[in-house]
Amino acid sequence: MASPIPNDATEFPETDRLFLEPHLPPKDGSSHPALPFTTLTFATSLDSSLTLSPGTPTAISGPQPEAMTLYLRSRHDGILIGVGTAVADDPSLNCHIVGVGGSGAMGSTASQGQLLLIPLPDGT
Ligand SMILES: NC(=O)C1=CN([C@@H]2O[C@H](COP(=O)(O)OP(=O)(O)OC[C@H]3O[C@@H](n4cnc5c(N)ncnc54)[C@H](OP(=O)(O)O)[C@@H]3O)[C@@H](O)[C@H]2O)C=CC1
Ligand SMILES: Nc1nc(O)c(N)c(N[C@@H]2O[C@H](COP(=O)(O)O)[C@@H](O)[C@H]2O)n1
Repeated sequence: MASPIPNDATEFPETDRLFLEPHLPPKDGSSHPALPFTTLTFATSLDSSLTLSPGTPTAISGPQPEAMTLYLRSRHDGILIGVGTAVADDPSLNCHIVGVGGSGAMGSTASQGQLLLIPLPDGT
C-alpha cells in the first residue's frame, strides 16, 4: 500500500517550531506593522562563505536548518532571492513540511500563492 506521506515530505518537529515562534509574524495576522515583517535566512561556512565559488550551489547546512528554511517559507507571504541565486540554483522555493503545506505535503497548502521577487539587472 502506498505511504500517505509523499517521498519529498520533510519533518520539522513541534519543539523546533516553538523555538522559532517568538521570531515569526503572528499566525492570526493580528499584527499590522507599517513595514513588512522580514526574515533573513542563509547558511554560511566558518570562513563566512555562502558557496564554494560564485554560481556553485553548495550544501552548507544539514537537514534540520534546511527543514527550518522550508518552514519559514510557510510563515511568510513572499520569498525574495537575488537574480544570481535564481540563475545558479534554480531553487524550487516550495515548502514540503509534513502538515504545513506545499509540494505534495499533507495539511493546508500554506506555501501556495507565495510571491517570488527577483531583482532584474536593470534595477526593476
Ligand atoms: N548559503 C546560502 O544560504 C545561500 C547561497 N546562495 C549562493 O549564492 C550564490 C549567488 O549569490 P550572488 O552571486 O551574490 O547573487 P545574488 O543571488 O545574491 O544576486 C545578487 C543581486 O544583488 C544585486 N546587487 C549586488 N550588489 C548590489 C549593490 N551594491 N546594490 C544593489 N544591488 C546589488 C545584484 O544586482 P546586479 O546584477 O545589478 O549587480 C543581484 O540582483 C549562488 O552560488 C547561490 O548558490 C544563495 C542563497 C543562499
Ligand atoms: N538552508 C540552506 N542551507 C544551505 O546549505 C543552502 N545552500 C541553502 N540555500 C538556499 O536554499 C535554496 C534552495 O532552495 P530549494 O530547496 O531548491 O527550494 C537556495 O537557492 C538558497 O536560497 N539553504
